[in-house]
Amino acid sequence: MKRIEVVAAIICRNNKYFACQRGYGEFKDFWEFPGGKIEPGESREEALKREIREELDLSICLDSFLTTVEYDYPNFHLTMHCFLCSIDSQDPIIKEHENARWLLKEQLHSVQWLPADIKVVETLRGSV
Ligand SMILES: Nc1nc2c([nH]c(=O)n2[C@@H]2O[C@H](COP(=O)(O)OP(=O)(O)OP(=O)(O)O)[C@@H](O)[C@H]2O)c(=O)[nH]1
Repeated sequence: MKRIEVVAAIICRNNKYFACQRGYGEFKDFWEFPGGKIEPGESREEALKREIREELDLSICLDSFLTTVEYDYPNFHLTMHCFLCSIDSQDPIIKEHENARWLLKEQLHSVQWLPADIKVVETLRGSV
């Protein structure tokens, strides 16, 4: 099966986490953490900083590693490395998603996450 390796940023500010809604594709309207595929030659940190710059016009600080999720989608196997990240006073500018929200930990269940993210949300709720 095809494998893809992705990095995702769990951006936290004022006890809220930044969730983004996909605007296209098979999982249009589902929610995810911003991020994307690691390109050849990139470190995880470089890939995540690049993706967040592209998607949200934002510079992030990777504070700590949260978890790596392995998930079998019908067409590929996903390995997703998730990092807790912070930002300064800049606000994200949504460039590629159709919507985004800051969610308190207890609000994380109020949106429909991509299937692979359900475990990440559980880890986040239990860990922070
Ligand atoms: N960024 C991100 N991707 C996730 C999450 N959960 C999850 O299953 N994925 C999957 O991991 C892949 C991420 O790659 P991407 O963001 O570059 O995806 P994409 O479909 O826009 O790729 P494309 O631009 O090459 O078409 C997608 O298949 C996406 O469905 C998540 O929380 N964040």
